Amino acid sequence: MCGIALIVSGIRIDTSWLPFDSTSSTRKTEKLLFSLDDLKAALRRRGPDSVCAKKLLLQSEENLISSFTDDGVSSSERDNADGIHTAKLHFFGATLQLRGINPLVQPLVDASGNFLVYNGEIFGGFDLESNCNDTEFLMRTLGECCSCGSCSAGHCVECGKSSVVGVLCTIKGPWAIIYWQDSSRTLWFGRDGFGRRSLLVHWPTEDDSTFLLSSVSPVSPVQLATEDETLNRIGCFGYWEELPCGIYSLHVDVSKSSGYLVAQVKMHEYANSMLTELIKWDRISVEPSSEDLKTCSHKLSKGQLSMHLASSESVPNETGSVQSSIPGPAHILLDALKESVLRRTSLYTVYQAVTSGIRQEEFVPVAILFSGGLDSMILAALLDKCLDPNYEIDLLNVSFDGHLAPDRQSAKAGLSELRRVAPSRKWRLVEIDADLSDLVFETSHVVSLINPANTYMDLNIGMALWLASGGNGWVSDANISDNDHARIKYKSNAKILLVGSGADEQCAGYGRHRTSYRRGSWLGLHEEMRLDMQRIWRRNLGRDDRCIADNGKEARFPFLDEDVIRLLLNMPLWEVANLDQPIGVGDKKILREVAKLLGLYEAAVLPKRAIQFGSRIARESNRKNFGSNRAANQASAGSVRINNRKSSFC
Ligand SMILES: NC(=O)C[C@H](N)C(=O)O
Repeated sequence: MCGIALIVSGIRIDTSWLPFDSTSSTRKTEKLLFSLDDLKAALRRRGPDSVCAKKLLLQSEENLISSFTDDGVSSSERDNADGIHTAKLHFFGATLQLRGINPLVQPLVDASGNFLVYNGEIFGGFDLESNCNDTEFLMRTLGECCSCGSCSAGHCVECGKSSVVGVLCTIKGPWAIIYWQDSSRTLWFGRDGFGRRSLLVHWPTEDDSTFLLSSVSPVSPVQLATEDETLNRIGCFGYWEELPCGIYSLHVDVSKSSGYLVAQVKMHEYANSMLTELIKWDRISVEPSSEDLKTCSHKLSKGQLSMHLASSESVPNETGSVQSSIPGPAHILLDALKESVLRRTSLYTVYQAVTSGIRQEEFVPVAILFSGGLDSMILAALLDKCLDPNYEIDLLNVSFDGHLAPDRQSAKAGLSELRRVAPSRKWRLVEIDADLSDLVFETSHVVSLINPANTYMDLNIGMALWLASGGNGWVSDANISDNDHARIKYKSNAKILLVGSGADEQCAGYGRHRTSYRRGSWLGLHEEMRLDMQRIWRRNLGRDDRCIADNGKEARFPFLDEDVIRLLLNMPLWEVANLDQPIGVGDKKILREVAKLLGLYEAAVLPKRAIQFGSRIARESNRKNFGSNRAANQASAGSVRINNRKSSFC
């Protein structure tokens, strides 16, 4: 994952056009809460391959704006002298390079003076060669876009060129971007429609005109030093917000009356009807008839069938003519998930494989955040089908209660099942054992990573993800035996991590889905699931991205692939889940069928367990911060804000 940021000063920015409240916490100061070195350090952890910053200066002179890159000699900055006003756009880019064959340093600046910092992956929408770096591709493609500033569709009606909005909406895959289009004097920024990459914003206010964007909230090392200072820092919550998913522009102009540089932030509609449909997340078939429930899994709509037939392999029969067997919904989903895993792991050359000098037999390109539960087992079995058979696969499992944690036990059982279904693959279960009381500094660090999320539940999940993705643990010593006592230290170097996010939201895996079904039947369930999908960026993905990326790793979410989302949404809800059936059967019903198709019969019946409970971090944190599990439950510990209590981790 990369780290990107931008600091804008010297422009009077009007945010009143935004369709949501953009009043960041007001502080009567123009001073940043952190140094630029703090910012760079936080970004570097996300993008360790290269870190660079570039400054763009804009100057107003009689209704004209001139721009130039600051080369460190800023003699030409003459703010307010002779009615000249100067604005600064300070771009930061730290790159975790996973694609291409030549090294890449962000920010990219092209010959036309356009600037780009980008944290994302193009998995579809454009045809990219397997050796092509997607950041470079995007820079070229954006450089060819129309700059008239008034085209709101995918293409400009005047010149026929693609618009910036059009290009961004075409990307299939996760992205967060900051792009300066010099010819139109417009800053573009945004995140993909599901928020699969973090981007935080500090909107300018009347008292604090600075406008900031950053993948992560920086922390100055001194702030970590003492209890009071840590609490102070927690008091800074509210400075950053998750940028609501979307595409924004900020066109810079010179005010006729004052001569100041001014700009309005606008949010743009996605110029892609498929994407708009997905984001609306409307399902056609929500309520089954009793007949539907009887024939469930046998009927497919024409649309689903044609979508599948287009992508599935046709099998010649004995007479040589080509036939397609009619697949059930689970088969279709299985194919789509496999495609999704393939795009995320095997279609594009992994950059480090070419350059980093790691011996090929030691190179592990992909790991899985692994609890041994239904979602991670499906990902593991599919990865086995997509990845070169020579590569080992690391299964990263975190426990705060040694071998007793439920997730550790299911991980071991899962490993045995995977060895059964894929015996020739080398699977490596990485046991990451943690003790919360030893992790004082680390906890403090994760508090800053989850910002602006700020509850104990966020912290527990963030901690578990941060440690798991760090990959620092123990593996069984194959030379001795496969038992608990013969373990050796091991650190996973895989840069790509498959994560099961999005499976519970789309397939009714959460306990609250049962509550909404009880209360509101199928429609109630549908509404709850839609709510989950529409707020996943705010509640989960930004936080998870920041905690995982801090280890210099990139999370990839096969269940949140556009084609997978579309397929699941096109299915009747009763094919996806049936909450009249018991736990472990009707929740995520379709994924359980997928698991069976993959031969994963034990995983197919496992109940859902959230990472904070499965790893037992919630229990440890409850004891530590609330005295006991019981006291924590009484206080609804998960939703308590960290800054509402004097934290004992400080
Ligand atoms: N800019 C980035 O997010 C990294 C780029 N997608 C790469 O793999 O190299």
